[in-house]
Amino acid sequence: MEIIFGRNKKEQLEPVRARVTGKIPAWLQGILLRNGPGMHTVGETRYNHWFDGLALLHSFTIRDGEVYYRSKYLRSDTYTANIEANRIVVSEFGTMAYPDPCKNIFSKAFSYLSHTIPDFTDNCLINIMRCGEDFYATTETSYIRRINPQTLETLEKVDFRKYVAVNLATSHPHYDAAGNVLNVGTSIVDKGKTKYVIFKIPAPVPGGRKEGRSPLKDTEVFCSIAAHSLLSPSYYHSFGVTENYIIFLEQPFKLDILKMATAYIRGVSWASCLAFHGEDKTHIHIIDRRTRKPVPTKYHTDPMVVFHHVNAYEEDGCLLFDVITYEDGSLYQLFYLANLNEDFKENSRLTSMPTLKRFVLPLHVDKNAEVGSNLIKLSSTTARALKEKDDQVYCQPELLYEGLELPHINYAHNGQPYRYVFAAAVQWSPIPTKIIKYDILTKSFLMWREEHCWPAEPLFVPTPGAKDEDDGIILSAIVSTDPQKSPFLLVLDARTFTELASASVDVEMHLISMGCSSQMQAGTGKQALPRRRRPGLPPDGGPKNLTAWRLWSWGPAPPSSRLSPPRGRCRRGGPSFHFALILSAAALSQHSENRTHLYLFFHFILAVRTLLESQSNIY
Ligand SMILES: CC1=C(/C=C/C(C)=C/C=C/C(C)=C/C=O)C(C)(C)CCC1
Ligand SMILES: [Fe+2]
Repeated sequence: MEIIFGRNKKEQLEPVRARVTGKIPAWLQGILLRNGPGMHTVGETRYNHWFDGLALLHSFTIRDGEVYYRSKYLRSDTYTANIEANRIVVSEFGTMAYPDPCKNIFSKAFSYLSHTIPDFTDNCLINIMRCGEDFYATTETSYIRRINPQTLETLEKVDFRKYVAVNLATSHPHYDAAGNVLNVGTSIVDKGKTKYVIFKIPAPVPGGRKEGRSPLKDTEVFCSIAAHSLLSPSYYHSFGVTENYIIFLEQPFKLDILKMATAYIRGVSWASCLAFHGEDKTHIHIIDRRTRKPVPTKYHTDPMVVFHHVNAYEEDGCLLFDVITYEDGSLYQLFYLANLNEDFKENSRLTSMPTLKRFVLPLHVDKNAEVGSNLIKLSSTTARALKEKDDQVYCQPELLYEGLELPHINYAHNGQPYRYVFAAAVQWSPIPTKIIKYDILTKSFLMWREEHCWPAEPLFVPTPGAKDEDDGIILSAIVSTDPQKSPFLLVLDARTFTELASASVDVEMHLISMGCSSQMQAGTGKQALPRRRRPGLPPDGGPKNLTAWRLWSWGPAPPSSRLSPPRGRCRRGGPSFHFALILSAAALSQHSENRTHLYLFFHFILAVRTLLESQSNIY
C-alpha cells in the first residue's frame, strides 16, 4: 500500500518505450496527459492527505502502434519552495504548513492575517484543462499552471482572480464544440457577498484579431448564483451542462469560512473546515444559458454529496441530469495517508456506496398543478418531481447503478441524450478494481478486471467518423499491487470491452486509481501525427490534436493535521507570540453562537489585514 500511495515517485524525464502486446488501432495517435499526486514526503516532513501530494505529470505518446511514457513533477511555486526549504512550507488540503517559524511578532501577525483569506497553493495536481492551444494543470484553488504537453515543462502561473473574482474553481470545466470553456468558482465574502460564479473562457478565433493572445485574458463572468449562506458556501467538484441550461448543486457539504480564516492559527487543515450538514437540503440551481439567469422555479432534493456529474440533457420539457451520489461527505476522509496502509481495506470503508442517480426536473411548472402531484410524465424514468408551494419542486431521483465512480462519457454526447457511462467500478472501498461500461437504456453492464490491478478512470476516444456512441476505444492507466507486474496502459474496445492492447512500462508509476481524468480532445488521424525529431524517440513538438486526461483521487482523520515545525532553535511560538485578535477570532469561531458578531469580527480582521498589507514593506 505504501508503495502505491505514500512513496515518492521518481520522474521519468526521458521517454521510455512501452512493451506493446496486442494491437493499438492505427488511427489512435496523440498524447494522453495525466496528472496526480506523486510526492508525499519532503525532507523529514510528510503530508497528511493523499490529495496534498506534489503534482506529477505523465504523458503517453501514442504513434503508429507504439507508446512512449514520460513523467515530470510540476514545477509549481509550491514545489520549488518546498524543495528549496527541504520541508513542506505550503499548506495543502489536508496539511497546514508553517513557513516562517523564526519570524518576529509583526511578521507572524501578518502571516496569520494573510491566512484569513489565504493565498492557496498552486500545486495543480487534479486535472489538465485545455484553453485554445494551451494546456493547464489545475487544482481547486484559483491557480492554474500552463504546461508544455510535449515536454511536460511547467510554464506560467495563472491566477483566475486576475480575470474573475473567484477564490476557488473546479477542476472539471466543460467545453463546447467551438472550444469555449465553461467553469464555476466560488467568490468568498467579496463586497459583502459569497457567490458561485460561472465563467467562460472564450475559444480563440482562428485568424482573428486575438490570435496568439491567451484566451484567459478574455475570461468573462457568465452569471453568478448567490450562496445560501455568506460564511458557509458549498463545496463542489463538478457541475452539469445541457444545450440551454447549467446545473449547479448547492449541496450541504460546506466550507466554513470562519473556520478557514482561523485554521492557520488553530493549527488545523483546510480539510477540517469542510463538513456535511445532514439537516440541510440540496438546492438544485438551474441557469438558462440564453438569459444567463436562474430559472424561477426553486428545485431541491434530500441532503447528498456529489463529486461527479456524469451528463445532462433536455427531453420533452424536462431537464435530466445524472450524478454519482453519496449519503455524506466522508469520502475525502478515507484518503488520509495514515489510513492508506496495510489495513487499508478496514480503514477505508465507505459509509455509503457511490450511486449513479438520475434527476428529472420539469422546466415549466404548471401553476395550476396540485401541490404534491408528480410533474414528470416521461415513461423512460421513475424519477419524480413533486410540486410544492411557492414555486418549489422537490426532486426524487431514479437509482440507476450502485458502485461506480470516476465516470466518463463519449464527450460528443455531453449535454445531449446519451446511453453509456464508462467508469471505475467500486464496492465498499473507494479504490476501484474494475472498469465498467454501464448501459442506461438496458440497465446492463460490461466489466473489465484483472487480478491485483487498480485501474484509473477510463477515458473514451471515438473512432474517426464514428456514428455509434460506443464506437471507439477505452484508455486506462493501470497500476498493480503485484510487484512483479509493471504498470500499463490498457486499450479496450469500447463496444465489446475486450482488450485490444496493453502497453507496459518498467517504471514506477503512481496510483491514479481514484483519479478524475478528463478527455480534452482525441488525437486521431494522421494530421495529428507528431513530427519525429530523432528516430525511436517521441517528439517534443508537433501534435495539435491531443487527448489529455488527469488522474485521481480519495480514511478517519489522523490525530492532527498540523504539520510540526522543523526541529531546531526556533520553534513556532506559543500563545504569547500570537496576535491577540486572531486568537479571539479562533476562540469565537469555535464557541460563539452569534454568527453576526463573528461576521463583523471577520470584517474587522480583514480591515486590519488590509492595513497591514499596505504597510507590508516594513516587515
Ligand atoms: C487546497 C484547498 C482545497 C483543495 C482541494 C482538493 C485538492 C481537492 C481534491 C479533490 C479530488 C482529487 C477529488 C477527486 O474526486 C479546497 C478544499 C478546495 C479549499 C481550500 C484549499
Ligand atoms: Fe474529479
